[in-house]
Amino acid sequence: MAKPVSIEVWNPNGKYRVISTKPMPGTRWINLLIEQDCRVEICTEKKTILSVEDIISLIGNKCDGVIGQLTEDWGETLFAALSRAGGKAFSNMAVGYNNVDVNAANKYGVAVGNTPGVLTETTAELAASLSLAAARRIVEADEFMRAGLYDGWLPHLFVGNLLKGQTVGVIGAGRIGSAYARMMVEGFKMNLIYYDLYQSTRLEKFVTAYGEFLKSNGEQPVHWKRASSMDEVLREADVISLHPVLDKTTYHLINKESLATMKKEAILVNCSRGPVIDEVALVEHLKQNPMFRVGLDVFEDEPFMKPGLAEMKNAVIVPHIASASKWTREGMATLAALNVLGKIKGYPIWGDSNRVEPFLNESVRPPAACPSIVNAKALGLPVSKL
Ligand SMILES: NC(=O)c1ccc[n+]([C@@H]2O[C@H](COP(=O)([O-])OP(=O)(O)OC[C@H]3O[C@@H](n4cnc5c(N)ncnc54)[C@H](O)[C@@H]3O)[C@@H](O)[C@H]2O)c1
Ligand SMILES: O=C(O)[C@H](O)CO
Repeated sequence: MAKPVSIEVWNPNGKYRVISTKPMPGTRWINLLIEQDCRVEICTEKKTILSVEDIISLIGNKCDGVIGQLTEDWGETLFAALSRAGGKAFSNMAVGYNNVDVNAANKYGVAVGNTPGVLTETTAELAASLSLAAARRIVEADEFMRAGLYDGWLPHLFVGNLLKGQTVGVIGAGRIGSAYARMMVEGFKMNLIYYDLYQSTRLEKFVTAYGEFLKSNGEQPVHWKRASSMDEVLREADVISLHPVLDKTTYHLINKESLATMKKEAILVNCSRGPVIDEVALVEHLKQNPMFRVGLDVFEDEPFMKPGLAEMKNAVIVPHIASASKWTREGMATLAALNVLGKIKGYPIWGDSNRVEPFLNESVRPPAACPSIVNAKALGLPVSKL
């Protein structure tokens, strides 16, 4: 028998029981659910990562939908429990859903939501910050100051890499990868090389237009190239940022062999998912190549790091905070809640999950649609005409 978990209840007499496995930022998401006759139960357990047993206990005997987190293991056991409790809706409060077994959700007819778009720029901004922090050794220099070691300007003190005119490499040029590429090209006048399964015509057009603008101002233009293999990016780029989804094709995409093809002074940034990098191989590479630097937001065995990583001066490491701006996190909570609410109410699916702004405008009612359901097709859910 699982231990009961502590909860906070809003609108106790609501008809539909919706659970959030964590308190989420803002109150709009709660109000939107309450206005539509939901009883909202928020898990207030102190422990960060809930176990499958904790979540089964939260679901109980009657539950219409759950808003969950990327730290939870949403597989066969949980979807079966949700289905037994009458639930037909689950949403991750995240765009990535590698913690969800979508086939299991399909089997029980549960819709799986995610939160694209609202976190694109925020996440790209952190990838740009990590690129800069690694290139200019900001964390090392900060530690040096705080340790009282600064005793005057020196020609060799914390010399790093100039980004202007160098090449930025993007692996996975989807929403976030493209936003990051634009920031690095426009902000630092870097050339772009990218690798994705699909061509990013909008990104290419952006770089071409910016290059022409620079040229018309008498400046060196920037260029783009779509690589035919990931290795081409690794060989040619000075800063490489990883933005693919995590799946079988991207697990350990960066490993001992691929690290060896990168420039000795390259910078590698990861704001996608930890297992995209073989972290043991990375630690060894950082040890052998002190001029090689990394900026990491995600780790292979979160919340843990592989032995040795924390000691590496050439690594900048932050705890999975890439989407952590107030506007974005409140927006993610709203989208997740509307995914669950929309399925409960029988709303259709929003036609373009890359264009979620109408759901985020606080001064108007959100459209009567589910913002983003990843298994909509498999479940045969209708698409909104709005
Ligand atoms: N660190 C964070 O807090 C944070 C925040 C947001 C998203 N993410 C991660 O970033 C990922 C990307 O988010 P997005 O909104 O840009 O998604 P997206 O679907 O728009 O982009 C992913 C891109 O990866 C490409 N891709 C897939 N397999 C590939 C492969 N084998 N090689 C090269 N490219 C491949 C796809 O074609 C797509 O263009 C999410 O799935 C999530 O895991 C992390
Ligand atoms: O996938 C996501 O959305 C992130 O990892 C958290 O924002």
